[in-house]
Amino acid sequence: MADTPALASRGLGIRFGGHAAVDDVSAAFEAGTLTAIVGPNGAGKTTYFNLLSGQLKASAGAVLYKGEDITRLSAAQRTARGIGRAFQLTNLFPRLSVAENVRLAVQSRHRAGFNMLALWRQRADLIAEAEACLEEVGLAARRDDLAASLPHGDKRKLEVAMLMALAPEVVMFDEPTAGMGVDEVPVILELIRRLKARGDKTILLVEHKMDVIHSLADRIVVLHNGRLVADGQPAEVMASSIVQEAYLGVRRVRKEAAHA
Ligand SMILES: Nc1ncnc2c1ncn2[C@@H]1O[C@H](COP(=O)(O)OP(=O)(O)OP(=O)(O)O)[C@@H](O)[C@H]1O
Repeated sequence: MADTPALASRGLGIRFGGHAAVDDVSAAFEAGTLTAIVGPNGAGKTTYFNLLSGQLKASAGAVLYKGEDITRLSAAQRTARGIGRAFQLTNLFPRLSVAENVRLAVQSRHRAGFNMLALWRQRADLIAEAEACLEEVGLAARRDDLAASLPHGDKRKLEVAMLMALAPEVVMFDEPTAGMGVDEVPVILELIRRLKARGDKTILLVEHKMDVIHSLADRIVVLHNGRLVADGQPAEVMASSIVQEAYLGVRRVRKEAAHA
């Protein structure tokens, strides 16, 4: 019998008024793989992520985590189960230091309560865990800086450190390089690459940049008008006529070239 996927959607959908933003999407994400979710603007990628992570409630279908139906769980409950979502900068505490932010995330995972000072003096293991997360993202040297004072790229690294502190099994990145400077992009990609290399995370990535997708993805799922239109190995999916037409607009470009 095949392994139960880490995360799956079955006939998942949501309607906004009369518009089906995500429509009958079934897909399974195997543990230890990185899947890129692609599609044109408005295809439903972010909405699909919101349905998986619980930010939105589905109008139809189900979300399964390790085979268990979690459709009715809140976003917080899903996070506690092991579904982590990166880059919602609202998660940072701007007036706390970099280290304190990560310690809070470690603490929340251990459900250690809020008596922070008493706890932290006794819990060298938790401090070590937080330090390891900071080391992992290359922020150890900035541990005492206020989160608010970090440049944008470092804030994202801090978010990854906090996400790691929660030790999720599924990690979702929604356009991780959007709005980043050219020098920050490789840093974030390297973080994702290292996360993938650990082999124990199931990573979902919404991304527009083709080079990023090619270098990271084991698999590509294509959404178009809310529907899943292709799902498979990157080379096979990118070569399919539906993707060439719907996503890359190759046919149109070729036609334009012919008329030039
Ligand atoms: N809260 C909402 N209320 C009404 N319509 C919405 C809402 N959220 C998304 N939509 C619509 O659902 C569709 C899918 O949007 P979504 O943001 O998921 O697309 P996307 O593939 O992530 O696009 P992009 O690549 O531009 O981020 C769009 O037509 C959008 O206008």
